[in-house]
Amino acid sequence: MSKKYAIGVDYGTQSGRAVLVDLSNGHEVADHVTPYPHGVIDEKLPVSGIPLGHDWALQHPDDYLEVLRRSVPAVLQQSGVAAEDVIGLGIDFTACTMLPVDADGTPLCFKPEWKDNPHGWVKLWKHHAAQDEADRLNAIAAERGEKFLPRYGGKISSEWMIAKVWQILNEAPEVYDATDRFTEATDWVISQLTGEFVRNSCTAGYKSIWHKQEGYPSKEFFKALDPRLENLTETKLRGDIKPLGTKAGEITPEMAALTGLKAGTAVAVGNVDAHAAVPAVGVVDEGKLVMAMGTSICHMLLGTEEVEVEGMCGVVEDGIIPGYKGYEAGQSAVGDIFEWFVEEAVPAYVKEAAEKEGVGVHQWLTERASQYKPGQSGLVALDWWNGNRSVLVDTNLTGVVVGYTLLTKPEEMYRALLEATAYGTRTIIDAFHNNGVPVHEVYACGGLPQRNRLLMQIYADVTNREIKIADSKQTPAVGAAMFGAVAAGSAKGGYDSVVDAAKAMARVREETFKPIPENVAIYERLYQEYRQLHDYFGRGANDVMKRLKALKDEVSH
Ligand SMILES: Nc1ncnc2c1ncn2[C@@H]1O[C@H](COP(=O)(O)OP(=O)(O)O)[C@@H](O)[C@H]1O
Ligand SMILES: O=C(CO)[C@@H](O)[C@@H](O)COP(=O)(O)O
Repeated sequence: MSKKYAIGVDYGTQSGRAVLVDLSNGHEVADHVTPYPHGVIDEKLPVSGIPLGHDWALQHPDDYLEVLRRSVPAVLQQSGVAAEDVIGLGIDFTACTMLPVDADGTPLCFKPEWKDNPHGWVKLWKHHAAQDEADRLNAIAAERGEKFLPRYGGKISSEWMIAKVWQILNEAPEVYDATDRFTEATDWVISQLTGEFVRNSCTAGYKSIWHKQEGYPSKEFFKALDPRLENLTETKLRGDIKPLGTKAGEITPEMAALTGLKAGTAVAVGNVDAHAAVPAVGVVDEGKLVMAMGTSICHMLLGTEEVEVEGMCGVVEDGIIPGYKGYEAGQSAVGDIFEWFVEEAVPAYVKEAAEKEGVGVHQWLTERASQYKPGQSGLVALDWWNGNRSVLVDTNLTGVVVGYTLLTKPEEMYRALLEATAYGTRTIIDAFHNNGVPVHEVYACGGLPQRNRLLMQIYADVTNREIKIADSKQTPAVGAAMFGAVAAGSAKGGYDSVVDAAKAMARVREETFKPIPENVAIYERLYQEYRQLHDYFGRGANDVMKRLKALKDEVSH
């Protein structure tokens, strides 16, 4: 049999990328990135210019097809690999990134009658305007003693499916009525590739409150939210839910013409970016936490028991690797905070100096921040620029920096932000480790470990754990390709399980980041300061952030 390959397509927040992977060793033969032409839509709708409210974040579904149109042919061409040797395709996506579609699977925003209604568009994972719905959902679920709540760390996030659907119903009932199904974007793209609509167990489990044994929450629960939602799960959330590692279908002739792949190529069920990354770093059993570090961080961990951990995003059976309970937690902004600083808060002299030296502003700041010892800036920050996903599950929390003086330098502020995100990760690791889901090893993948060594050293020091780094720039895409190979199966030159695929294809670098004892000692003290601020601002002692946000909304309308 000739050498076989699979393609993984990773749909990130700002771009999508295809990677063509050699199935014998996981080697990335070719990759290609397509920036989304419409990016993140958070101020106004394209064309009509209709303004969006605070905390909105939308996307354009055609941007996802554009990635298939551009990046898949590009990797075939770059690699010179024949389409018949590409036996499988898998995708991974941000989540919960959801959209309303009609009975033909057409996104409502593609239709003239809905294109000017913001609720007809894709709601990106970081659309945070459904917090009121999430708060009400959590209060009602707690009051009713719903069994599902502990599986989601005690709170359902406003980033997830039910809060977003309910927001649509409340603010645009006409869009709700016109929707045949609400779908995760990952499932929608798979339906476009295969002509068949299937949901995947990963997003259903983590984002739509679905359980392998118990299914969705009861009709009574949905009725208690809103009588109009009573039949939601059997109507607009209907559809077969297939486990990860199964085949969704095959590339249609139309998609073959669009992508250059062979019609009939196996396509895996949809997956989530962070979850797909786990087997790609070789993690297929317990005790090993994987951080997918980019715009945000997702923390992924496997266990054998269903244990309650405060503020985790969820525990889902087979949600990451078949046979294990998959745990997820996360931070809603990490790289996004650094980007905010670079874009919005650095003085002109920094930008000029970086330009003069021919380096990026991140690199300029990082080089200078590296010259400081832990504690030397006198700063400590809370990493809540985009709310707090874990462990507080509250998108209404905002950022804080303590310790500014007239002498504070931009590089010190930048370092304080890097450190703040590490403290956020430490809080999550402690929550798992101290509550029966041990964390013995830490792995990192995603854009940040490739770009910022200081950041990774700070994470090793703050968590007091050695960190192994993925030997791939596109780890989720490699994981998605592994699932594509499993969808094809060993008879076609792929694999029969993702564990087999990981054995042959997963790679981490030899070099690791090890904690430096003197840094660990200082960071332990700083972390205690962080925790005091965290609990003070985050657990109700002082709700100033929420009052300011409410005032901002009041005076803005
Ligand atoms: N040198 C750097 N140090 C720290 N963060 C960086 C650096 N360069 C880029 N970033 C951040 O990386 C993030 C993008 O990460 P990436 O993994 O590529 O994207 P995504 O999470 O969308 O897949 C951006 O938020 C950007 O601010
Ligand atoms: O929330 C999840 C996965 O559950 C992510 O898709 C979301 O944080 C976005 O990830 P990125 O930071 O764009 O890699």
